[in-house]
Order: sequence, then C-alpha cells, then structure tokens
Amino acid sequence: MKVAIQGIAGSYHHQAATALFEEATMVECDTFEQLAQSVDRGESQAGVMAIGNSIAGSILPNYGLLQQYQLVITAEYFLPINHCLMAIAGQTLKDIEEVQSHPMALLQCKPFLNDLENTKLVETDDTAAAVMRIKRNHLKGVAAIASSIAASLYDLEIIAQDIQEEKLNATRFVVVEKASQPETENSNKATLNFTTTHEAGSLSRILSLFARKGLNLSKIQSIPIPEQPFLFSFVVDVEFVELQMFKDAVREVKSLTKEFNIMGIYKAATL
Ligand SMILES: O=C(O)C(=O)Cc1ccccc1
Repeated sequence: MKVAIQGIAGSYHHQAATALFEEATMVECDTFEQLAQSVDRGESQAGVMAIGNSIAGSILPNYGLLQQYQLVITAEYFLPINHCLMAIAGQTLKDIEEVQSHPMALLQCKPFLNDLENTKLVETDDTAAAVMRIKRNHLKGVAAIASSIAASLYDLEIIAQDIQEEKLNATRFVVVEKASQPETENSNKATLNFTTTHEAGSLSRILSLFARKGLNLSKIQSIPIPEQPFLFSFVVDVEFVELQMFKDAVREVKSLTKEFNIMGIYKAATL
C-alpha cells in the first residue's frame, strides 16, 4: 500500500506512518500540499499528515488542504516527540553557528534556540532531510533538530536531547484518504466542519445540541474562509460512545448550520 508522507525516512511523519501501517511503501513528499495532491490524484491510497502539536498548536494550513482537496480523515495517531540537536562527530554546542530543521520543530524548541546566541535558524523541508544533508556534505558548524532515530539512521552525533519547550510534546497525525471508509463499530470520534449564520448565539446553539446528545467536544478550531475576509468556518472534533448518538446529533445540527460537512468518522487514539 502506498502511503504519502511529508519528509523522508527518519522524519516524524515516517515514524507515524510506520506505526499506523504494517506494510507501507512511503511516498515521500517535500511539502504538505504535495502530500494532499498525491492522495487526491490516487498516486497514494492514503496520506499521513500532521494536524496539530501540543506546544505549537493547530497546523492551520493543513486544515485548508483537507478542505481544498476534499480528503477524508479515517484515523488519527499521537506521536510523542523528543527533539535532539545533532551534528557531525566532534562538534560541540559552541561550534554551532546554524541550526536547520522543519519550521514546526524550530517552533517547538524556541526557548532552547533563544539561548543560543548568534545562531542562524534555517527552515528545511523536513527534519530528516536536514540531517541527511549535514552528513552528506560533512557540514561543520551546522546542526539539525530531529529525532534520535534520524541521528542513528544518518549517523550524526547528538549534542543535546529533549530540547523541546515542554518535556511532554506530542503531534497529532491524521490518516487521510480520497474516498470515505465506511464507519465501523469501533468508530467513536468524528471531525466536522460547518459555518454558522450571523445571529447571536448560533455557535452556542450548535454546541449545546452536541452536549444534549452526549457528544464530547474534544477540539474546536476556527478556520479562515479565504474568499470571505474575516469570516470563519469551524472544525470540531466530537467523541461519542455509540455511533447512533452521533447520527442523531448530525440529523438535528444540519438545521442549525449554513454549510455542514463530515470530514471523517474514525476511532479515537490515545496519547
Ligand atoms: O520534519 C519532520 O520530521 C516532520 O515529519 C514534520 C514534523 C516536524 C516536527 C514535529 C512533527 C512533524
């Protein structure tokens, strides 16, 4: 099975996809947009896409990509992430003049990076690509932020570990597919997207309905609507005990929303 990921072997996407799929041929993409396109065009049967992080928050552009390419969420996965700083053998922290990594990793390590004086930060396609390049070009004075798996895969030395802002750092990944998988007995979570009318209390009425129907709201995210400046749609994750509870709520919520779309029904994962 072909699975699109953002990054190369040793990237966090690669780790998440390996945990999610027993047998997968990874389709390595440079960008999140290429990942979405690969699934959209059927070049990959599924994609694994980071959607949010416990330190850096939602990856808003990825919500936009799910909508733009009408991809369906069929599973989720939480990957604990411990970032390391690494360089070629013999380099110490005081030798480092430049740190390279994926922007999400740089964001998650801000306090550590702020303490490094006169160090240039360079954004790369993915964490593992930075590691591979430093090794291949034997770059002195340049370090990468990536996982310990990437350090051993590409043979760089770890200079500092657990450099993320909070020790407990996790990224939520979703599996995205072109066609919706039928919901199963195990489905206990859904991601919804809707717009509301511009009336006082419209969002509150929708959320109250979910509460009355016994749905547990685990996330709410407002998403810009690019064609309508400063108007927003809402993406909501709800968890339920029985699928029927969810179906009942959906039937009623449609009359309270303007546009309504189910982005996926799947099994909730734990941290
Ligand atoms: O660059 C990577 O390794 C990725 O998979 C993107 C990423 C970066 C930091 C945290 C989670 C995902």
